[in-house]
Amino acid sequence: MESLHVPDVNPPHFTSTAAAQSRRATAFFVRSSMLCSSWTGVRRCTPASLCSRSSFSREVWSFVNSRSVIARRPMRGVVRAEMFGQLTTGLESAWSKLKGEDTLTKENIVEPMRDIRRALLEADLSLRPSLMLTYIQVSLPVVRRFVQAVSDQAVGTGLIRGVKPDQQMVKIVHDELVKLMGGEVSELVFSKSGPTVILLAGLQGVGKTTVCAKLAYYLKKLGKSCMLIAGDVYRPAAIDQLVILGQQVKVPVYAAGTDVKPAEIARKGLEEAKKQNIDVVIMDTAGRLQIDKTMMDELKEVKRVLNPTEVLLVVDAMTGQEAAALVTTFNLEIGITGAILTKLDGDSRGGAALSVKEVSGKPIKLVGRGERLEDLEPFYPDRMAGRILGMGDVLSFVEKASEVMRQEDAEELQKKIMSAKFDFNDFLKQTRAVARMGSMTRVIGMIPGMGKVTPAQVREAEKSLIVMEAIIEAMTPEERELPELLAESPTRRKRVAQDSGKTEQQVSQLVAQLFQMRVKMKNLMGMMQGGSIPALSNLQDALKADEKAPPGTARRKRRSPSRKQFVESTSSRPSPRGFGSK
Ligand SMILES: Nc1nc2c(ncn2[C@@H]2O[C@H](COP(=O)(O)OP(=O)(O)OP(=O)(O)O)[C@@H](O)[C@H]2O)c(=O)[nH]1
Repeated sequence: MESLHVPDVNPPHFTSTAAAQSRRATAFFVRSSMLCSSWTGVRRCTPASLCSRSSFSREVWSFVNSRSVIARRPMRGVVRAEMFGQLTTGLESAWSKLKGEDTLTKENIVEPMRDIRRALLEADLSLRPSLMLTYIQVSLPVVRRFVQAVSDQAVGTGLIRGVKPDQQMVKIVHDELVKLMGGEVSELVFSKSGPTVILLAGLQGVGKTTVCAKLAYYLKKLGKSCMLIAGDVYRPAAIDQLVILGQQVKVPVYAAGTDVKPAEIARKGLEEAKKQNIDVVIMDTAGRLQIDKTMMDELKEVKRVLNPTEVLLVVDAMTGQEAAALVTTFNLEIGITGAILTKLDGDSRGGAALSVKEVSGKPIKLVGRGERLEDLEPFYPDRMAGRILGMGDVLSFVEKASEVMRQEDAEELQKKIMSAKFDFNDFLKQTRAVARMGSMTRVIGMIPGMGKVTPAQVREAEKSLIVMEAIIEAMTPEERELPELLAESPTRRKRVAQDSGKTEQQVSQLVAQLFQMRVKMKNLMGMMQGGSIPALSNLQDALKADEKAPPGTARRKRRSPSRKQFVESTSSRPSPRGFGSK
């Protein structure tokens, strides 16, 4: 029964320099932001914030971030497509209660603090109201400590000049959220000699087997060779699942069937990995419906045999703050080094991400945000805090964009954007690249200000994308390259409409949209590259002024003087008003 499943070929490892990443991402970022805003019809893409974060370097980001945390307040009354939707909305109600106040006092923070407490508790409890014990033992103490820390700082800190009390509160909550979630990124530890061994544990169905493959995929990108060991002997399908996943990731899988004890499988698998000079060995183990003694004993035995570098508990984010209790129990029983939180793309309310470190003392090292192999990433407390507060996650966006876009494509796109020659082929390419980054909800959630769209708007956007693709596919290669042909010829538009099964108006709209995008993207790109920061109001005016009716359906708008002036002098814009302005 013992077998080693070796895949045919190894895919090349992905390497990219920071500079290349930045170039690719700049083009991609402008493009995706434009796409998202036009698809959803939501003008919350706050271009000033896009521009002010456009250099994509860590230094600039951290500088801007510290300011933007204060300067940008999430907007109210909008349902979020993001996982933290309810939590974010709850927190916003706290800021809104501080509007009009001149300073933060013990008295005026009482109400907002109550809102914050409620938002944090509801972040997970309304998901499983039956978990009263978890509520009393885990959630309440964590939330109490958090609220106390925020209150102490709110009344203890002097107001920063030019910063309103509600903005200052956002900043305090942001920093406390980062602290609560562990502060720094907790990197995976690699063994200095011999293979690094990662033992995965967890309850049934949390995503262990999937994580094995995702982790191998992730580590291969870091240049490590990997081997998987199939140790889930209670679910034969789990072995087959791992073998198939191993083939997909192109890593060998060691399996010995279901009749051998997991500890024995572990020992032999490790021997095999040593023989093959493998860098990282990842062991899958069986899950149970709940923690029981047999399971723990078996895990302890496997751990003893493997002497792993990392023991990671895979936890489902949907379990809310129960996750923190689980991590604590596993840590006490077998000793773990950290957790992997899966299904963060689901309908969880973020309770697990918030409390694991605080309750168990063990960090979340990685998070799973989808079912695809590439949907595993390091856990960044600061980025997560940004998402919770509705501020997007530019860095994750940049990284994802760099993965799906080739450098040459980015450079070509950049040139086309700058010369306003962006055509339907580029449109299609970009749309597909955005789709490869993950679900629309996820992509939108990463863009500052774009997290605030309703699920209905996301669905609408997805639908209109399908329509757009159908229309573009019905165009001739010439028409794709020269959209002017369509703009000038109603006969061509009619033919495209017929061939794509869409209406002429839809075709006209798409053509008009492409021309609008050319102007907008050129403006945004110019500013992002020039490094100048436009005044938000001017930029929004400019974007609005660009709107024109589809060809042949309405009169053209005249450019307003302010719009004209803006286009001509994009590189000499003043900085935004408010915090940080001179
Ligand atoms: N949406 C989403 N689904 C996930 C994620 N991770 C895993 N899944 C799904 O969760 C289901 C269970 O995953 P498995 O990897 O089989 O879970 P397991 O822990 O190995 O299950 P057992 O072997 O029964 O203990 C599968 O359908 C996965 O595709 C994630 O991050 N997001």
